[in-house]
Amino acid sequence: MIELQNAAYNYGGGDMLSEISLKLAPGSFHFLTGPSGAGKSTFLKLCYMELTATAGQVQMFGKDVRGMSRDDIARARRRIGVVHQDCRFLDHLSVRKNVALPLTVSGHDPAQEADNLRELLTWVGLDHRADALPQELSGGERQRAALARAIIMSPDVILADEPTGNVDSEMSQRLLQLLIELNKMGKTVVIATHELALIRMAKSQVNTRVLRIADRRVRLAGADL
Ligand SMILES: Nc1ncnc2c1ncn2[C@@H]1O[C@H](COP(=O)(O)OP(=O)(O)OP(=O)(O)O)[C@@H](O)[C@H]1O
Repeated sequence: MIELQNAAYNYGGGDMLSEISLKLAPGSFHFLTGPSGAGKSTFLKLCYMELTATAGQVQMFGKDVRGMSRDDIARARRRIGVVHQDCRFLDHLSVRKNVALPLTVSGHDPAQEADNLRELLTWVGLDHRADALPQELSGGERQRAALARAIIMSPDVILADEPTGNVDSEMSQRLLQLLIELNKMGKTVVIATHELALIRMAKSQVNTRVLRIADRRVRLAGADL
């Protein structure tokens, strides 16, 4: 799915990440952990091609990112759903319209997808909030709306950057359950998080691998988590 070979990234002041070699296999479930500022978001940005590695190789779905045309990149991005750390919405649009935005942007008629949209909002527990405006949502509702928007195009890979950052532990568990369900449907999932409790909870339900970023490297964490 996504493969990095000796990849590095630097923002201009020396390598932020270096010598990263790993594969995110189809259907795998990874956590990405490490101290604040270690480079978790940077790593995810390499995985969804917002950033291009400054050294080494990144392959997406079997193709080297550097050799990809704009169309190839757009196609590959459609296969990746991203839940951003600061999940932003268009404030003047309802939750339903915000969640449907990727459909609208890619030329689909959201009216034709009304049933899917309703089903998705029900699945994340927001059917009763579909007409609300984003600023009327609680933190946990915002995160679930962001997750719904990330998966509306039915991506193969879901990258979630601190999806439980601003919510209580009950809501964290609920979000985690949604991500586990997606993984059970065959989606590849990567979650950046500081919450070890979340990782432990997932480990009891799915086969997870924990990646830890420290000293610019991404390594597989030990089994002691
Ligand atoms: N656009 C940028 N230009 C320069 N430096 C940046 C840029 N974006 C991030 N950085 C720096 O790169 C480092 C890694 O940032 P990143 O956001 O990837 O870390 P993180 O592990 O996700 O942190 P957190 O857990 O706090 O979200 C930080 O020191 C950050 O200040």
